[in-house]
Amino acid sequence: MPEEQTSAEAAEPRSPASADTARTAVVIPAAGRGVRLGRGAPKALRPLGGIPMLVHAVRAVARARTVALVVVVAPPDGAAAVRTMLDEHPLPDSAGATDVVVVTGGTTRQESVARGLDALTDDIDVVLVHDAARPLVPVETVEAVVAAVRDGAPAVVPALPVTDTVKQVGPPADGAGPGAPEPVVATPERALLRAVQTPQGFDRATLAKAHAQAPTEGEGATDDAGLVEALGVRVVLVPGHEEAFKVTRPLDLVLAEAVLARRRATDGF
Ligand SMILES: Nc1ccn([C@@H]2O[C@H](COP(=O)(O)OP(=O)(O)OP(=O)(O)O)[C@@H](O)[C@H]2O)c(=O)n1
Ligand SMILES: C[C@](O)(CO)[C@H](O)COP(=O)(O)O
Repeated sequence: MPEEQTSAEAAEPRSPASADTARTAVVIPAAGRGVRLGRGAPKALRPLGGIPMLVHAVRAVARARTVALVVVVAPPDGAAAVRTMLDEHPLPDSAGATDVVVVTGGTTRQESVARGLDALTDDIDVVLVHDAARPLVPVETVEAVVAAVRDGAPAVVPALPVTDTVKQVGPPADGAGPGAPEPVVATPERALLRAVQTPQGFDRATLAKAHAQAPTEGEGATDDAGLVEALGVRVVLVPGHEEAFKVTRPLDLVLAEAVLARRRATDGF
């Protein structure tokens, strides 16, 4: 059964790790409500191929042989349900000796990630942050991010070229309601744009400093790399994968079911 740690326990100082016990952890923010997905359970708890989306995400990262710890950041009112579902869907043998810890999240993704970081053991030196909403990320993408961080990059983000032309819009006209025409102010050069995914990988100290210095008002940062960029730290992109898409709206769930069905037909899992 995954341990649950209180925030006090998670904050307790722990014995420093020796260099040869340095390990990789993945924090999985899974505390969102899934408003854009429509009415229902919190998004991470919704079924995908008959298995909770969160379980797919945990398995996807735990398959990476270097991942030693997974910290699941559960909805505040869903921690018990998350622990139960993780018990009911144990990691495959291929996950090796991966530890799983469940903590409770906050009102923003940024706060949830920060709470996940608080649960890391001192022997963790590389941290990935992976959205539970990206349940089908291939293990190769996870391992490529870990490898790039371990090769010395302080911050590594998987990304894909943008396939739609993107427009920057200006502020809405006074009194404009939802759906009102928006003024276009720029069309960024598409060849210089990338759509970023997760898992985003970091040197632990860099990510901890970024969260410690991040403003906490409002909705918070939409991704962790943005917080690291604010430190002036170089962030590099590595190739993402189209199957690492985020399940946000109902049609994304249809696509995810189709991708999973194709995998089960061809790969048997
Ligand atoms: N307070 C929050 C908000 C989001 N997340 C997590 O961050 C990831 C990306 O967020 P998103 O896709 O926006 O999920 P939701 O916030 O649930 O979606 P919505 O904005 O439609 O409610 C998800 O795995 C979500 O569970 C989180 O842990 N804590
Ligand atoms: C972190 C992320 O998945 C990178 O594309 C994205 O920013 C999450 O956005 P969300 O609105 O929290 O889903």
